Amino acid sequence: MSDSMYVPVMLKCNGRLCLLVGGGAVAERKAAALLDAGASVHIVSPQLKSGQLRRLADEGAVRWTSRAYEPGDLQGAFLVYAATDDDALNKTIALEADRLGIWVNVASDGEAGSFISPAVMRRGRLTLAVATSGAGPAAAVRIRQQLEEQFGRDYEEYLDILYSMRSAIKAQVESAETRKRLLDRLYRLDILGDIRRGGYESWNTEKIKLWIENNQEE
Ligand SMILES: C[C@@]1(CC(=O)O)C2=NC(=C\c3[nH]c(c(CCC(=O)O)c3CC(=O)O)Cc3[nH]c(c(CC(=O)O)c3CCC(=O)O)/C=C3\N/C(=C\2)[C@@H](CCC(=O)O)[C@]3(C)CC(=O)O)/[C@H]1CCC(=O)O
Ligand SMILES: NC(=O)c1ccc[n+]([C@@H]2O[C@H](COP(=O)([O-])OP(=O)(O)OC[C@H]3O[C@@H](n4cnc5c(N)ncnc54)[C@H](O)[C@@H]3O)[C@@H](O)[C@H]2O)c1
Repeated sequence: MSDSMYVPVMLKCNGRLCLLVGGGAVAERKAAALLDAGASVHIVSPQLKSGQLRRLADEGAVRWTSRAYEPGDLQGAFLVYAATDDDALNKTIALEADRLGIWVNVASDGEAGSFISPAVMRRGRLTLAVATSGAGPAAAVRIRQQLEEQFGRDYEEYLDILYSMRSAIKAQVESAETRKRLLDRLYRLDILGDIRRGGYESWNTEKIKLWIENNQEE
């Protein structure tokens, strides 16, 4: 067991209340990630130093409480980010969150929180997340940039196709054994290669249904 060993998870934050304490550059980055995921974002900070956060607050995309943090502000939150420039306050928020069983991220001292944010790259349904467990976020950024070159836009279409096919298999086939056989065959199709060669013709519901019917036998 190690202090630097984190368990990676993918959290569904859609519609959930996430609290950001602080309104600077770090809060701006975390807010963008939360809003992309459909979270309901509440910011407590006397000032919004980030212009982007001021715009979001003006538009009503985030709720802003314009004052210093007070104990109890994190009641009801699913996640909390302690992102002020007051290191001692960030740690106090982390202790309070721990007491309430709320996951907390500490921007000024990652190890004081219960989760850290990785550098993220997305291609539609594909998410690649890189974390260095606090060794060097800038290194995580560089690795993310390398992955961006390696994993192109074609993965977006590829995963949408896989999603439709796998959903249809789950809905149409009752036997777990047959489902497994179909999924094995599905993953062996060179859909990604076809997309890259420009030779992929999208499958409609009828074609997917037929493929499922014709590929059930051993
Ligand atoms: C990946 C990313 C995600 C995100 O924030 O969304 C992220 N930091 C990013 C950028 C970045 N942060 C810093 C620099 C300056 C260079 C440098 O210091 O190295 C750069 C580079 C830049 O700006 O390009 C400074 C910094 N960061 C932390 C501390 C305090 C400490 O060391 O504990 C200090 C020193 C502050 C000071 O000195 O005052 C702490 C954390 N930063 C983390 C994540 C977590 C660890 C993740 C991991 O280990 O991989 C952790 C522990 C907590 C957390 O924030 O979750 C995002 C890139 C997003 C992207 O572009 O993809
Ligand atoms: N995790 C990271 O990726 C990362 C990157 C750079 C810096 N940092 C650390 O994170 C901290 C924040 O960085 P930043 O660039 O966003 O700072 P910043 O100075 O731009 O913003 C700090 C914000 O905290 C607010 N604040 C201050 N006291 C508060 C209080 N009592 N209650 C609520 N809000 C309060 C300020 O009004 C301001 O909006 C830095 O001190 C640094 O240690 C972390």
